[in-house]
Amino acid sequence: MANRLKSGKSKTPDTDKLKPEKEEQVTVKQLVKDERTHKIAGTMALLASLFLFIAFTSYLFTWREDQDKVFKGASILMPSAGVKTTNLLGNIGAYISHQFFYNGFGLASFLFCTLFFVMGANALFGKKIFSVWRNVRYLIVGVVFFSVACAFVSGNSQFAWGGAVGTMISDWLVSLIGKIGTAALLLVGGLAYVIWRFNPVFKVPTIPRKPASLEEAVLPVNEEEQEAAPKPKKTNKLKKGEQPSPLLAPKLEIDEDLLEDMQLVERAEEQDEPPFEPNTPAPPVVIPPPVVTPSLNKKQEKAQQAAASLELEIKSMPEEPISADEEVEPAEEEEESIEEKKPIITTPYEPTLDLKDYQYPSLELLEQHGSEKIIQDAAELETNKNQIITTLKNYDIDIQKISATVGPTVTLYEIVPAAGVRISRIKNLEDDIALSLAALGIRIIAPIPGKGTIGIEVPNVKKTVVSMKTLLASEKFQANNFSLPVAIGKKIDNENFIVDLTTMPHLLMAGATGQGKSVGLNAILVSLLYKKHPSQLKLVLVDPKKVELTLYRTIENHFLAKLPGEEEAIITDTKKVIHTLNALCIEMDNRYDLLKEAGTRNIREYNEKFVKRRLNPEKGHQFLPFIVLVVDEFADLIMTAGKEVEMPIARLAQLARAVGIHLIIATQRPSVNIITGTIKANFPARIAFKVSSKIDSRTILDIGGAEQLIGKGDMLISYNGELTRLQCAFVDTPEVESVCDNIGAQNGYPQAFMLPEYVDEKELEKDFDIGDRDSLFEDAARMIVTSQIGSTSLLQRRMKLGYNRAGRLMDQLEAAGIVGPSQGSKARDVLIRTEMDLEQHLANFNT
Ligand SMILES: Nc1ncnc2c1ncn2[C@@H]1O[C@H](COP(=O)(O)OP(=O)(O)OP(=O)(O)O)[C@@H](O)[C@H]1O
Repeated sequence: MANRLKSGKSKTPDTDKLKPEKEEQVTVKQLVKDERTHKIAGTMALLASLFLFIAFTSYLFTWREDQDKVFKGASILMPSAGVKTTNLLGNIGAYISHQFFYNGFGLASFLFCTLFFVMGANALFGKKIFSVWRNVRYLIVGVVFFSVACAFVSGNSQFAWGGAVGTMISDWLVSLIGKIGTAALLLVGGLAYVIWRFNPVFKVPTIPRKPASLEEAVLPVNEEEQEAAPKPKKTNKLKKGEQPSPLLAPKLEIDEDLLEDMQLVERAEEQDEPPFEPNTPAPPVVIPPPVVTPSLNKKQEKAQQAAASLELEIKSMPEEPISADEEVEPAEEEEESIEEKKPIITTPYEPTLDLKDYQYPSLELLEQHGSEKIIQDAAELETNKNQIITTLKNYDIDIQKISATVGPTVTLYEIVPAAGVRISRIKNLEDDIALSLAALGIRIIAPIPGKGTIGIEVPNVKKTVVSMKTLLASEKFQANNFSLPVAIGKKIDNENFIVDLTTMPHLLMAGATGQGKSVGLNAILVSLLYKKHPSQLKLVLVDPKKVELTLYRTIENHFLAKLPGEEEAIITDTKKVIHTLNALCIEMDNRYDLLKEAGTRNIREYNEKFVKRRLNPEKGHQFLPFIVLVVDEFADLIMTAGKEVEMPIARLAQLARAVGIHLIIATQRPSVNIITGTIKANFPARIAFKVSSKIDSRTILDIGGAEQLIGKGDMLISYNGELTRLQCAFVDTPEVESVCDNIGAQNGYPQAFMLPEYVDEKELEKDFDIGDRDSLFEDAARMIVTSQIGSTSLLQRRMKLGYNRAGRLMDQLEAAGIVGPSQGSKARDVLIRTEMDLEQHLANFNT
């Protein structure tokens, strides 16, 4: 909440006059807003709830004895009355219970205890644990319903089961619709209340049907079974010549009941039972995906698994379509015939079923760093204000009005200059004013865009740490439907700054060492981990410093992406960074191909179409997770690799947004040779922590100001063309560790998300000699022989290769006599018929 102080409107403000007015305003607000007031009120409400509960319960046993006495009315509460009741809470307890039960609602009065409890708990803990309004709704309906029902059922009992209100309504209903009518109405009302309040699930027992795919059938269905199931190995290579089995499930210990179910289903199928849904994109997790070659990509794995679920009458069918220029007739015909057999499924695809037991990290893992309450010192405000007024007066600048907004680290004093004072004059005097105010970290904004006022930001003596926990618990974070929500910090007016990374769409962060960059990166990553499921997000982490991002290694099998064959998912070596960036470019190109084939313009439309099952996974379509590339020390990379790093980053920044790839680049050295024009042009969203010079600030933000920041997460963000000062959310290393450990301890994918393979073209040129062939030569040969299709684009897609490398591989295969010469747009002839022949052929080469 902004706390504004407004002064009088006199042209030459008299500072003495301002004092009393301000202090009073702050005190009243403080009292209402003070968390201690809330806590005291909360405790009282909880006590009231307990008081009512005890009094009511006691009343159930003592009403007979006390009734005569309480009929005398409130006078029994007077000490002079000399009345002594037997209620556990004395005369007050007896009197209040009598009013609630006898004159009110009977047994339903107990529901009032819940209202006080809910209000008390919310106020005491300072957050919305329960919804008060929802409780009030339930209470009103519940009290009316139960009092009437109790009165109706109890008939003429002496005890006021339904109270005066319940009896009155019940009698009226009986006279209106008779006893049977009232009973029926109450029954329907009771059922409706239970449904409204608890929404129970009504299930009709179903006859077991074959699950959507065989994988679902063999996957452990509950947590215990999952624990019982052996963890899949990380990689799963096949021996030479061995047939790739689409189902590695036999490795799991299958629950016997489940097995029986499966057999039943299979038998049912033999008897022409209704077919199951074959084109369900099979969830690819928990069991390792079938691996044909080490570089086989995820797209193919999914397609294969889907095909496997058909029990492969279609064994020889290629999982991916051949590109238009190299169409192969038989494959298409076969595909059509399969399609005819498929029933259409309408249930939407749910990507999170990949890891259906995945639990999002809880807020308990994060810490509250001190009190979130903004500390405002009225005396400090007054002193600063007077100093601003006096300083401006020294430069002959009169002011009309001054108001203050107290933020977590700085206070913004907004000034309306007197009529006739030109803002440009104040702007020119910016440095002098800052010097006169002689405080570290003063920033002058002349004018504040869109307001016509002048802003002077002065650091607070006592600063408030903004805890990540508060931001993540906020309604704005919890309830938004952003694709990639990131909680960055709090604005000066204490509003939470939470944005969608996809709208940025890339982010450049700079700041001198020790000013909060790493904490900022962690804040962004932690917000993503709190909101995204592992199936929806993959992170590519580049950390040349080798220390900052290593915390995230525990979530490798959930959220990280890496190059095939790499040990470490967090990339620290410059050479590997170049490979990874180029692999991301290939991934981007592949995704564009998929988008094109699907007739969609961006990842959102594509995924929507996929979820609605309008894209066939057997044609290589798959649910596309967002990919976020984080580079922690960009300067190091540019210094060592220059253009080799800059070019793929610029290309990704220009094009990757539509396919769901977003970049976050951080640097300590925001100099022009690091943040070049090309990089800057493609990163409209930029964050500056404190930097050492105005020039650095201009390099990163195109404007000075970042050199005036006060460090410790004080930052400026340029987003959507606006410059905003924020206090970055603080998340400590142990917190990040416990979030990662919590995720890492859960069931994940068998391995990290595989990026496409990238081989340096320059290295390849050396390898062209047949005696020194490509490392994927044998895999490519096997793939071509198995599919009997000599197509370069097939190689490209199935092995996730760039066009040049696939072309060279094809030339090598031709030189090795495995495929025939190029035939223009048609696929090449495959000269070797069976895998056995191929193994022999390869063995001859190797000797
Ligand atoms: N948002 C914040 N709120 C409070 N304190 C912070 C915040 N951000 C950083 N700090 C303080 O500043 C210290 C340095 O922060 P951090 O490690 O993020 O700096 P850095 O810029 O990444 O430094 P380096 O570049 O040397 O790694 C932290 O240990 C913490 O004490």
